[in-house]
Amino acid sequence: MKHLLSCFAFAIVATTGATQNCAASDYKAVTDDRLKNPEPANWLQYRGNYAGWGYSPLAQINEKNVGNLELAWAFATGQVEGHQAPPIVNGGYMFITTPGSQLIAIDAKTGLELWRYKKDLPADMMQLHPTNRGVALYGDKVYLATMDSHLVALDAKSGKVAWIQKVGDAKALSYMTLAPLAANGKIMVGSSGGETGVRGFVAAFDAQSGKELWRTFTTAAPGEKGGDTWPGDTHKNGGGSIWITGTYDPASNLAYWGTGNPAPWPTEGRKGDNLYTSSTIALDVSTGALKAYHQYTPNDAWDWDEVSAPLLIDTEVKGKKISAAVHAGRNGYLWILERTPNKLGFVGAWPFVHNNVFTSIDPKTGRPSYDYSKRPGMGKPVGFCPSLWGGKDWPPEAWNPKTQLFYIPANNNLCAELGEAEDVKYKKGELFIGYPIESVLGSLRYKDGKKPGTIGEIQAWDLKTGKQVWTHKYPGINWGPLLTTGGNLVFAAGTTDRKFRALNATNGKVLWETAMASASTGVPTSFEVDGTQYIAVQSGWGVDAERVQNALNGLNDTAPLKIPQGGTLMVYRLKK
Ligand SMILES: O=C(O)c1cc(C(=O)O)c2c(n1)C(=O)C(=O)c1cc(C(=O)O)[nH]c1-2
Ligand SMILES: [Ca+2]
Repeated sequence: MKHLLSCFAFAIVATTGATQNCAASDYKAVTDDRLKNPEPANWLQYRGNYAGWGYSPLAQINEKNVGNLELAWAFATGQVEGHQAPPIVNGGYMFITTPGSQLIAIDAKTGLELWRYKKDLPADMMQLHPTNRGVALYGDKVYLATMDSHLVALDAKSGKVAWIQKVGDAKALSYMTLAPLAANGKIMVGSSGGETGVRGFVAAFDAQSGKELWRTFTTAAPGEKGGDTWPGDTHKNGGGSIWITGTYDPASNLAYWGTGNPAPWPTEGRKGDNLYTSSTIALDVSTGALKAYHQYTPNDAWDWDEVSAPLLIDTEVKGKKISAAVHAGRNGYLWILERTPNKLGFVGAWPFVHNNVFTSIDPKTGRPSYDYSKRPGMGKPVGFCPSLWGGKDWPPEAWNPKTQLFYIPANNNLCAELGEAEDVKYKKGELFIGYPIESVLGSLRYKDGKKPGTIGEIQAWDLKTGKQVWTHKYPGINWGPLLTTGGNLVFAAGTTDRKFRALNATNGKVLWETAMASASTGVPTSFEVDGTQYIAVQSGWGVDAERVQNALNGLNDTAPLKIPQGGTLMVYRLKK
């Protein structure tokens, strides 16, 4: 009935000039096969494929004609704050999410709204990171992880709720911002809460019924492997949250997830490595069993969440062919690990921004040694680089199998100074950071104390040699997730001038740029409908990109930048 109604609505629109009628009426079920071998025309999951590449093979838009891109249509979401979700496309159906846990289904060709779901949220809920990073598609359903820690399954065609499952305790400020991961009949999610003392986990739910199948915590309890890296009960509120979608290797049935910072930030009360925080973990999707891990920053004191899941890439590194897990760390190093069924073996690490905390990296294990004078905590104010927000925060990297280059959205020349830590005690529903929030937000510093010529960068790396091939630099910050395509292009927003750009993927030259409705930290995607390739991205400035820019405004003696607020989905195609 709902479907008939929406066709009827389209028919009325058609008489007023819009061409779309019921083109979006067939919904093709999203099978495991389709997720494993995604058709180039669709963008079925967070990064386009299970390996996390952020790569579209489509090449109708390419380095020769990208200068002819124009807006096909735009769509105002009616929401403010950070619009980070990728437009996910299956046939004529597009799905976006917005801050405030709204899910909107849109006709991918015309931009007409098909249906909208709004999760009822507790009115008094503190949303520390007001964003949502998108949906998972599986079967005939679409899945949303909400700010109040519920997983919602809806019929993709009608928007009718199939089931809602409680995942975490919203009263304890467990909140979800990630796009779920769908594989093998399961929908997997994790919760944010590294700054509110939530014990991190990945949980899997039956895609059909919503029944919880397993839950694996990211902080090890006494008696478990790694349990001796936490004193007493500290693992119980130890953070290690999961707030970015994992990657998945169907051959081994392992999902790779990045874990967040340990809580609270000062290390004095949690001596030890604090496994498995600030790590990549490999979980068996059937059982949730932890099969392998690599910890990037043991006993992290810097809020260097390593939540971006590693990209799964078969490549040659240092003359040897390996199945690699590649991760550009918040700690400012590019990490290459070798994936085997029971191990994530260290292969190499290279700094991609200035880091003055690590004094060396063990060539066998990859374990960093620290300059402890750069470790904040009890006692005196401490400065360190990169800043709390790292060399790269959450905006995802990309891999292009044609150029064989690995792309990183980075911020260089930014450092931080944290004052003396507080002796914080865990209290349910309160911040559990260890520093007053004002001192966190005011911690940003320029490297060497003066405004640098450039901060944001897009870097292209050759994994075979561990060398940077090109770098495109911006005067201000870069908070732009990357899309790379078969047309030899890299697409990225992320700068405060509201620009969305296309760069030549081989040499980094900017080939096209346009100003959007707001500045954007959206994840761009590409898809094709009726023979036309589109590039889609949400604009809508907010969350930590905005906070970092506000902190820079405080350091600069120039007038603060004014960035218009409000979410708008922007969709581009070549001029006809
Ligand atoms: O520890 C956590 O649970 C957690 C969650 C989130 C989030 O869910 O977005 C962020 C962070 N930490 C964080 O440290 C951070 O820098 C950050 C930036 C953003 C953003 O959306 O721009 N979210 C988050
Ligand atoms: Ca964090």
